[in-house]
Amino acid sequence: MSDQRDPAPYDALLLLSFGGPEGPDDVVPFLENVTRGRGIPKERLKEVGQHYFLFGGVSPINDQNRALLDALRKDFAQAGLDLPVHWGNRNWAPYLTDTLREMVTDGRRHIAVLTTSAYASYSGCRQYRENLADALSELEAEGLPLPKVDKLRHYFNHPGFIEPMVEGVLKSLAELDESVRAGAHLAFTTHSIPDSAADSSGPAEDHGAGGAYVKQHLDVARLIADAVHRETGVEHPWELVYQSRSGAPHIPWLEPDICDHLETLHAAGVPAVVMVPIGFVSDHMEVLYDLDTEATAKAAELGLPVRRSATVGADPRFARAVRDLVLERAATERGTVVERCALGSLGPSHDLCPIGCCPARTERPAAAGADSPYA
Ligand SMILES: CC1=C(CCC(=O)O)c2cc3nc(cc4[nH]c(cc5[nH]c(cc1n2)c(C)c5CCC(=O)O)c(CCC(=O)O)c4C)C(CCC(=O)O)=C3C
Ligand SMILES: [Fe+2]
Repeated sequence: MSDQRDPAPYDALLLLSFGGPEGPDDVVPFLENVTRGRGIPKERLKEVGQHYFLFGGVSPINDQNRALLDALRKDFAQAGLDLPVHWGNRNWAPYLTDTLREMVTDGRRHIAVLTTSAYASYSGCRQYRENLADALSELEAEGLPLPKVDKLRHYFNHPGFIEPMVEGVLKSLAELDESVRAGAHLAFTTHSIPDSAADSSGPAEDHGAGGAYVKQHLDVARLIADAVHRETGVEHPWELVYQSRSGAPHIPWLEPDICDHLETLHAAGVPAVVMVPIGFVSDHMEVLYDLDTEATAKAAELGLPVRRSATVGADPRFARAVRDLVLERAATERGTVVERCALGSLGPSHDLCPIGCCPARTERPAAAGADSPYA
């Protein structure tokens, strides 16, 4: 067993997230950052802008990342792990490049990176690696020393990610009226992505119908459904469904959509549904608008009782899981064999994305993978 407090060779952890607007004036520039070069229809942007304006132009995602930072710092301090934690985003301040510049100026040279996306996919994995490469190239152009950046493995099947969600589903079931509870379905939901992006998600051996993206979500759904069955003695039927689709209508994306799914279940006589947002780490806008506002209104219109269960957010079990992942990877980097915690049938995910993992439509440099142009 390795020293459970030794972060070497790492000298910092970087929390890398999406970012979101913090006021009405931020909304349009934020959406321009998100969609730069990706041909999202103007109609869709106007619609998405409205979602933010409904909440005063403020996405909850930044405060949730601040809460996660606090939880991580607290967990590390309690465990005697001396490792500074920094935060940078892809689409809004604090921007990744600014954070990385500050870290390098402070002398950080080997950085472990945690992204707020638990699964494989271009949007959830490679795009963050491209953002890291872009940031490194900016620092290089400024003549700054380049840190080594290592992205921590996917944590979708880590018990610290699964257990809080199981608890959340149990709580949501308990909130349903007793007369409909036993018959409730669990609708596991995640971000829809184009079929082509799903099929090519993960390492090459996973490519094909749905790819690693769908496989990983199915494993999480099964793990949660099984745990709920064990706790309640009731076998709740479940399905994996999708939300937050964008892009042109003629391009196939993962289906069914959560709102269509609620209609189907209602028509089939299902008495209640718990929506379980396994695709998301916190209650950001995709959860607050697409599930709590839109899908919940659809259910009300149908007269179908629904609850939306909790995301992990800043749960101390998740913070602990992050500590495990850092220490596990640190030990691996030092050449020590360590236990790699994972539930379900897929096992612990790779440390280093292999060449061709979650390919982009247009190839661009990506750091922290086998094809990284950086050391
Ligand atoms: C897989 C996935 C995750 C989960 C993994 C992860 O968490 O990374 C995710 C998260 C998020 N997506 C978010 C917001 C947006 N995503 C968009 C667009 C898109 N997402 C996509 C995929 C994903 N997205 C895709 C294939 C597109 C279209 C093409 C593109 O542009 O890449 C757009 C543009 C308009 C629209 O099309 O909806 C917006 C505004 C926010 C912030 C919420 C907040 O502010 O609280 C978060 C956490
Ligand atoms: Fe998104």
